[in-house]
Amino acid sequence: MENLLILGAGGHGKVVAEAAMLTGRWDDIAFLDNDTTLNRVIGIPVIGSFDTYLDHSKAYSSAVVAIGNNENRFVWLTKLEQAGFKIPVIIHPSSIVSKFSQIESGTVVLAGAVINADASIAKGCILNTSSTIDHDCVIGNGVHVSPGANVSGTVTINDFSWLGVGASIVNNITIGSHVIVAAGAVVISDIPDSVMVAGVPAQIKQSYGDEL
Ligand SMILES: CC(=O)SCCNC(=O)CCNC(=O)[C@H](O)C(C)(C)COP(=O)(O)OP(=O)(O)OC[C@H]1O[C@@H](n2cnc3c(N)ncnc32)[C@H](O)[C@@H]1OP(=O)(O)O
Repeated sequence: MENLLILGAGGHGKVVAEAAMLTGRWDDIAFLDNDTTLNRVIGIPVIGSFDTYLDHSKAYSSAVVAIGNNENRFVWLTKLEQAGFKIPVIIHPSSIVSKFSQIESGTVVLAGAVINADASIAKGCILNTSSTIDHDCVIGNGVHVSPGANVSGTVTINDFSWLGVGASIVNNITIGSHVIVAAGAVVISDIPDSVMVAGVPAQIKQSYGDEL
């Protein structure tokens, strides 16, 4: 058995940690977090701040990042990878993942999520509680699909986009990079990069230009 370091002991971190425990794959799990007041979270020790990650590379061969912000999560995932940590995929045992799908390192698939055949999920994504990714979807790096969001077949979602809770995406469309799809939105047409869309049907509410 191997040991697992989880960067981030907040709400998302504890959900990721529980999923990891339930896999039975790791016998020692620890958190790093920048909140120095944290000692234990759901019984798991917090053994240092993020910057101490190199100090733990001998004791912990594997590491994942449990930070909600898509870009930060990816920055830390890259640092861990470059430091030689193994970056696993964590799949909650109560999710349903097609054996014909592909999932890259650092992605977490949480309880009740469904990933169907020929879906391809890149690095460092969050497929949150009861979200669905249907057949032939292509999901880029660092994407977060929030709880209960449904992505229909043959949808492309580019890097670092975030689907809010309960969002729905119809089939055969492309969502750009750094897009925010608001909670409950229904997306029925392609969405360009770096915008926030909301409503039914979803319309552009904000453009981020060079901010991102
Ligand atoms: C396990 C977990 O907890 S995972 C986390 C899950 N969390 C979520 O899914 C949260 C999703 N967040 C949202 O939907 C937010 O509303 C965001 C991020 C899209 C927008 O937040 P902000 O940038 O603060 O936007 P703001 O509140 O200023 O709204 C901007 C405009 O969009 C509209 N808007 C924002 N969200 C929505 C929405 N969900 N549906 C419809 N319209 C919306 C606002 O009414 C406003 O419209 P107006 O300009 O016509 O008045």
